[in-house]
Amino acid sequence: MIRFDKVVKRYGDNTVLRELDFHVRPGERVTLIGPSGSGKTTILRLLMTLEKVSGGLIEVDGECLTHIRRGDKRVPADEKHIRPIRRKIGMVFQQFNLFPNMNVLRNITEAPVRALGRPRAEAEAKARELLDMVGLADKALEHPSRLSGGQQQRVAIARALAMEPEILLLDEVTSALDPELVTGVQDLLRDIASSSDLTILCVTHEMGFARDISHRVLMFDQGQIVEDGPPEKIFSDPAEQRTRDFLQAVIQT
Ligand SMILES: Nc1ncnc2c1ncn2[C@@H]1O[C@H](COP(=O)(O)OP(=O)(O)OP(=O)(O)O)[C@@H](O)[C@H]1O
Repeated sequence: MIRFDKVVKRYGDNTVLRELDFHVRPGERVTLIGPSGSGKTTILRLLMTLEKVSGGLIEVDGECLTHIRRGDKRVPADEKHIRPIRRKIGMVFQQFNLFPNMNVLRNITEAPVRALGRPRAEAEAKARELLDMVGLADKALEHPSRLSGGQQQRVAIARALAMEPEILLLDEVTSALDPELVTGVQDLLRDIASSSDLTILCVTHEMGFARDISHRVLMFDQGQIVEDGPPEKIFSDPAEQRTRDFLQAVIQT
């Protein structure tokens, strides 16, 4: 279970998230939609602890990710507290973020070996299974620069799964791809989603993909949730004018 409790995020005097409350149940797949700048990516970055909250707290499986108790006070959590919680979470980024100086196999095995202490042979066997699953069994020894964008994103997906996360965060994972490569990556993620019990939190501007992959869609505007419901309802019969306007604008682009 992920729980945001009155989360505030500010950058200087720009308040990006305003006392945001929501939760995601284990195994649930939730897509965040909304206009550019509404704070969707910020939510994923807070969960990865790439950013710190300005107010409120975040819990993962009942453990506070953002704070620890010291006496009767709550103080910001330190790295030692955060690490085991963050290990439950994997993220795939828009720009792949592969290590350019390592081959594909090494990209996938580095974190399991270093962070989880897996023996290298075991990590490599698992990486090869994952490469097979993402359709890149023959690319293990290539460097990322020799792969297409779609192939690099498949490696990034394999790399995230190699850490055996319970929660997978997907941040606009197809928006940096050439159009002809989008469907293949989306199909892969649909298969992963439907054949696993991963909790998925996804940010996307691809409404067809959002409809297919999600149990629930959250519509954001100006750092708040303006609509929350199943994809059939949000995409076919939204309750809010802001959602209708957003969907209309997305369809036209
Ligand atoms: N590191 C940062 N420093 C300052 N402002 C930031 C930073 N990161 C994000 N912001 C601001 O926070 C706001 C929300 O950004 P965020 O990326 O979360 O929006 P988004 O809904 O994901 O947008 P998009 O759909 O364009 O990706 C924007 O106004 C952005 O300029």
